[in-house]
Amino acid sequence: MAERKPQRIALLGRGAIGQRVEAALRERLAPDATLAALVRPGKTVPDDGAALAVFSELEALLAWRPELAIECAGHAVVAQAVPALLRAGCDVVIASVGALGDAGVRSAIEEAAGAGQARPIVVSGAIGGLDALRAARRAGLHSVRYTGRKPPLAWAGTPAEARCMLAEVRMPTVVFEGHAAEASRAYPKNANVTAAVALAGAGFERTAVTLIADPRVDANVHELHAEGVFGTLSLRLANAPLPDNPKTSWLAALSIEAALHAHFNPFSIHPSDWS
Ligand SMILES: NC(=O)C1=CN([C@@H]2O[C@H](COP(=O)(O)OP(=O)(O)OC[C@H]3O[C@@H](n4cnc5c(N)ncnc54)[C@H](O)[C@@H]3O)[C@@H](O)[C@H]2O)C=CC1
Ligand SMILES: O=C([O-])CC(=O)C(=O)O
Repeated sequence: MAERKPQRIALLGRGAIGQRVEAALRERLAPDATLAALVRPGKTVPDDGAALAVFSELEALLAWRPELAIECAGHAVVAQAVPALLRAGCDVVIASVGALGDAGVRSAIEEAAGAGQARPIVVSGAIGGLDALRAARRAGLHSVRYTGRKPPLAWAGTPAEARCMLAEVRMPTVVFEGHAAEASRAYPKNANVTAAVALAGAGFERTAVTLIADPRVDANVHELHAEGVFGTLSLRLANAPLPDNPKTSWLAALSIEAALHAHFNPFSIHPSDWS
C-alpha cells in the first residue's frame, strides 16, 4: 500500500491532545519521524527522555522546515502560526476549528495554502456525522441545531461563569444560546465542534447552538439535529473526557490520529483496521 510519511512533524501545543498525538506518532503512526513542538513562549518542557526539538518562536520552527504540523494549541495559534506554516509548504492539521469562525482567519489560511501548495486539514474533533451533513447540504438544509452538554466544572474559565455558580449547579443550566459564529468565539476551548458543524453544514450564522452545564452527565455530550431536502439527521455522542483536560473529549485526540492515518495512507483501505 502506498504510504506518504513526512519525516519532520511538528506539534503546535503539547497539552492534553498534543501529548496523546505525540505518543500515537511515536508508537504507531510515524515511529521513524523526527518530532518537534512549538510551545508557549516562556514555557519549559521537562526532559522526559523523548527526542523532541522544542521551539518557542515560530521563526525557529519554520527554520526547522517541518513537512507536517499538528495544531492543538488554541485559536491564537491557528491565526498566527498556521498561515505561515502553510505558506512555507507545510501541511497543517487543525484541531482548534473554532478559529475558522473568523472570516479573516479563514481567508488567510486559504490564501496561504494556495501560495504554499499545502493542505489545511480540518478534523471532525469531538463530533461526528459531518460526512452526512456535508452531503445533505448539497440539496439544501432547512435547519441545523447543535446542543452541547458538559459537567458544570468543564465550563470553568469560560463566560458560563457569569451565568451561574458552576460549583452549585444542580439542574441542567443553559450557559449559551446563539449561533456557531458567536459560540466558537466565546467558547474557544469548548465549542470548536460548532465550527466543524457549521463548516460542514449550513454555515456559521445558520447553525443554532445551545450550550448546557449539566450535572446529570459525566461525559461531554454532543447532539446534532439537521433537517433538509435529504430528510433528517439526529446524532448523539457521549464522549469520555481526556484525563488531563475535562473540557476535551478523548474522541478529539482520536480524530487527529484518524486524520493522520488517512493523510499518511491516502490510497489504501486497511483490513487491519476492521478488526
Ligand atoms: N475540534 C474539537 O473538537 C476540539 C478542539 N480542541 C482544541 O484543541 C486545543 C487543545 O486542546 P487540549 O490539548 O485539550 O488543551 P490543553 O490546554 O491541554 O493544551 C493546550 C496546549 O497549547 C499550548 N499553547 C497555548 N498557546 C500556545 C502558543 N501560543 N504556542 C504554543 N503552544 C501554546 C498550552 O501551553 C498547552 O500546552 C483547544 O484549545 C481547542 O482549541 C479541544 C477539544 C475539542
Ligand atoms: O472536546 C469536546 O467535547 C468539545 C470541545 O471541547 C470543543 O468543541 O472545543
